[in-house]
Amino acid sequence: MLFLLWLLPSVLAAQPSTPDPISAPLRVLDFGQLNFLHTTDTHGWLAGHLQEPSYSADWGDYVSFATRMREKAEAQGQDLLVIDTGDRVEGNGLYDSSEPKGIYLSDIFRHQDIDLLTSGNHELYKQNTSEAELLVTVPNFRGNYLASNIDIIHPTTNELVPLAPRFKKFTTKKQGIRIVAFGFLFDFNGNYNNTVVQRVSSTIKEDWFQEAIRDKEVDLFLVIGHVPVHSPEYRAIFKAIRGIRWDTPIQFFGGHQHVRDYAQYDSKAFGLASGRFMETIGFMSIDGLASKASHQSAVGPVFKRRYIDNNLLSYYHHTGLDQKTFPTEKGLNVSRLITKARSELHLDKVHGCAPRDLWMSRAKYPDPNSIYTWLETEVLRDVRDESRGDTPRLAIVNTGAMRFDIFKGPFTQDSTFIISPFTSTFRYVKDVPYDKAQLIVEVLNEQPQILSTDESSPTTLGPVEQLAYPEDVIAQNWPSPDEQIPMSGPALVPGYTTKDDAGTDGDDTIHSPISFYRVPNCIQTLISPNALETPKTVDMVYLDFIESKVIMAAKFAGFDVDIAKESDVYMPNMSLTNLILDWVKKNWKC
Ligand SMILES: O=c1ccn([C@@H]2O[C@H](COP(=O)(O)O)[C@@H](O)[C@H]2O)c(=O)[nH]1
Ligand SMILES: [Zn+2]
Ligand SMILES: [Zn+2]
Repeated sequence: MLFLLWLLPSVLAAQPSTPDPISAPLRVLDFGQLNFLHTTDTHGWLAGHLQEPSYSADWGDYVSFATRMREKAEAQGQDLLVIDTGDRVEGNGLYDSSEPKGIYLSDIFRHQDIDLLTSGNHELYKQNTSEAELLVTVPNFRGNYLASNIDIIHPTTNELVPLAPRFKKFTTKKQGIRIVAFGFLFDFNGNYNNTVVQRVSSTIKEDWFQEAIRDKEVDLFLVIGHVPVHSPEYRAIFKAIRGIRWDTPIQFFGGHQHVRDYAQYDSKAFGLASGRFMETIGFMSIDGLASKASHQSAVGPVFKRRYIDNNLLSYYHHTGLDQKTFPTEKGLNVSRLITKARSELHLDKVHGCAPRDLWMSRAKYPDPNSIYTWLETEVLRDVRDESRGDTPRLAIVNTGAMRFDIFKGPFTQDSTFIISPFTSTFRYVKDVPYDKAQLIVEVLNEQPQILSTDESSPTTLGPVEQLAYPEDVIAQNWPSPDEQIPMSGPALVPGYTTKDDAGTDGDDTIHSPISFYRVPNCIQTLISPNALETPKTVDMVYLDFIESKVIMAAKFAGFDVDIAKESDVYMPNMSLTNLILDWVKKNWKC
């Protein structure tokens, strides 16, 4: 059933730069015995999207939403569980702009009543981030944080300990559904050396896991993880559980690819991935589970999924409430906390004004509207190290270092971290024959544009970085314009039009489709005093985050220099984030 809501400008006018919203037809949520709300890859976007009305609800609104949804489920004698599958950090001023990073964010995040959560790869890139998980987030969510395959060196005892419990068994409040839950991270190997990520394939051979899946008093296995739902890791977990429990329903929640996705493993096993950056709240319901309350055994359970656009009008619609009845006191307080934090962090401070929108994948590359073309032709021209003077240099940047589009208008302190939050700095190798440097870039760009081996396989070259939209997901989730759902009435708002294993009716809001284009793994800029001549040799400059990939690509390209030994710091302490910020301050006057 569809409902047509007229988005009232007043509802979304809370954010200063929010454009006037237009109409949005909405699908309903079908509740079941057991219901879930799911976030993943929020990357610090707890203030929501200030420039996009479709995703403008903040964490406080989500706190109210979860409360109201729980009330609604429980009033119907049903249960609701709230899940988060990691990558909560890095990617927004609310996290990256504080010193130390994250002090405001963790204090906001903890107010959501989360039943199960786990770690992403971003929680593990740096020692202090994973230690904050161990010392702050795990205790904040006592007993609900799961880490089936992550260990950490405890900063005080120096002992290697599980980051959190490996699994958990519990019974739901209303229906008495007995659940065994796990919390996994994909086969990640880019973590700092204070943590150990055990490969999923070996974790599932461990005694504790084998015992847990042999428990006969289980109505549902719940696997949450920072793992793509279509991935070898989840396939392996599914096979391991199914091998022992041929009939028990299994619900997976995943993430990491920043896409809306839904996987069907068999008729009783499904997986939901709920996008990125607080754009999407995933909803799942399961009906027909064995349960104490209904004294029933499982009867062909029915699984249903929805991707909720994160805005107040979706929230009102799904709870049947309105501007007055929807907010909870706690939710409003969390929104106030966010406003206060943003103000203390000066996130609205304007550094310059973008003359046009610059897109990561909504524009072709190369193109004047592509953020990568802008980087190549303008920003990277400022790559210069004093000590190397005007020595010709080839600057190589992984496209994954860019995280979000730039919208025409004010470029703020928040935008600085939204578009590229990483502290990774530049390194270089001198006297690289120009043709070899070109070959190295070619090799880097020839790597398969998939994610499964990203940062996960030390033995193969693997892709330089993940694409924002990996190829298999593009094929699966991006309907062509002719798959658009025909609607009469007002024009649809452009947005997600997801195609997944259950079809094309997953999005709560019916949007018109947006075109996305592929980008290479790496972009490059040659900076040379003599623009007309190709230099014989260059300083090959790259972000240290991709050094291991550059080393392997150099071997493939037949460049016979020990890069690990010969490379050195270029532009000391200069991150891509700061390079961009300096460029914006100089070039984008308001
Ligand atoms: O220092 C860094 C860290 C990460 N990246 C890029 O991010 C992705 C991983 O991000 P997810 O949110 O986990 O998908 C990684 O593949 C790199 O592309 C980076 O560039 N620099
Ligand atoms: Zn992520
Ligand atoms: Zn991730």
